[in-house]
Amino acid sequence: MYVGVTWGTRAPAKSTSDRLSAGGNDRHTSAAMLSICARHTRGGIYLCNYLTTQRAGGPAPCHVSTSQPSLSKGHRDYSLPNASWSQNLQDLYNKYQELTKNGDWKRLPSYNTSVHHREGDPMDGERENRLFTRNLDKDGVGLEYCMFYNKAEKRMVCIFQPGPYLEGPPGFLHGGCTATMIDSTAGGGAVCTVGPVFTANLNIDYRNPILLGSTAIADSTVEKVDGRKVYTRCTVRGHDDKVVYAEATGLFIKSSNL
Ligand SMILES: CCCCCCCCCCCCCCCC(=O)SCCNC(=O)CCNC(=O)[C@H](O)C(C)(C)COP(=O)(O)OP(=O)(O)OC[C@H]1O[C@@H](n2cnc3c(N)ncnc32)[C@H](O)[C@@H]1OP(=O)(O)O
Repeated sequence: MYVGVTWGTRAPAKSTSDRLSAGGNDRHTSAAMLSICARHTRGGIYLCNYLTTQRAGGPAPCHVSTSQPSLSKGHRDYSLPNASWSQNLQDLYNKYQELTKNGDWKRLPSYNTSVHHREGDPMDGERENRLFTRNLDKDGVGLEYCMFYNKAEKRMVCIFQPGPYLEGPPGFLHGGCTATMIDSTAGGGAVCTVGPVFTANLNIDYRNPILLGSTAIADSTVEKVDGRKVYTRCTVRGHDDKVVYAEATGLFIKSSNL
């Protein structure tokens, strides 16, 4: 399976995110993000690669390619920093980017559509479908995130910043969105380990609420592969590891239908 690429050396946007995180306090970022977002609206549909899967019957394990299949079409890689990123998110990104240098970790590119980016599928023009986690046109109002995969550890880390459009309890992230990030991170780790999967079971203990605009890390490991069944464990914690937001286990089933 082709997974993605690690191209993209665009310099991190600093100025706005620095302003956003002035004082280094994520708690003040969500309100600021609203105004920032108004200035960074991006219209149009980005037709991009995100997750590519192999056809039924193909071998399972994926690899991270260093080719650049989508650049020629101008597809945007959403895993790269933008002006809505807080300093904490940017710092975590820099930290994991540094870890990619010895090859143990790979940054996964992220696009806003998925299906027609299976390797071998024709790039058949614009589609209305969008990846659930990338369905908003404004930077910062939804999910800002970037995933890094460590093959040896079968571990997927997703650094993320939930924006103001994801509110559940006043000021805090909706639990369904936390579940989405757990599902995507653990599912992504499962995909990178065995190939295409469906989520079969997800159990989540919510420990602490996540403030909108804050920076968090979902950290998932594949604990066991038993035939088609992939067992994962995921923890969501704050950017500085001081608070645990959620703990989860997930069962993913390898599928030949994706
Ligand atoms: C490329 C990398 C880049 C990454 C970049 C970022 C990542 C980007 C995101 C991508 C990561 C995806 C993240 C979103 C993932 C979704 O959102 S998936 C959508 C939500 N899930 C679904 O819709 C699945 C719905 N369920 C189904 O389709 C089917 O029930 C399933 C899960 C495919 C299983 O059906 P099946 O293939 O017929 O398998 P079945 O024979 O029933 O069960 C197989 C085995 O699993 C067991 N099992 C099945 N279900 C369960 C269960 N709920 N509990 C316990 N055991 C179970 C069975 O007992 C059986 O065990 P054994 O008898 O073999 O011991």
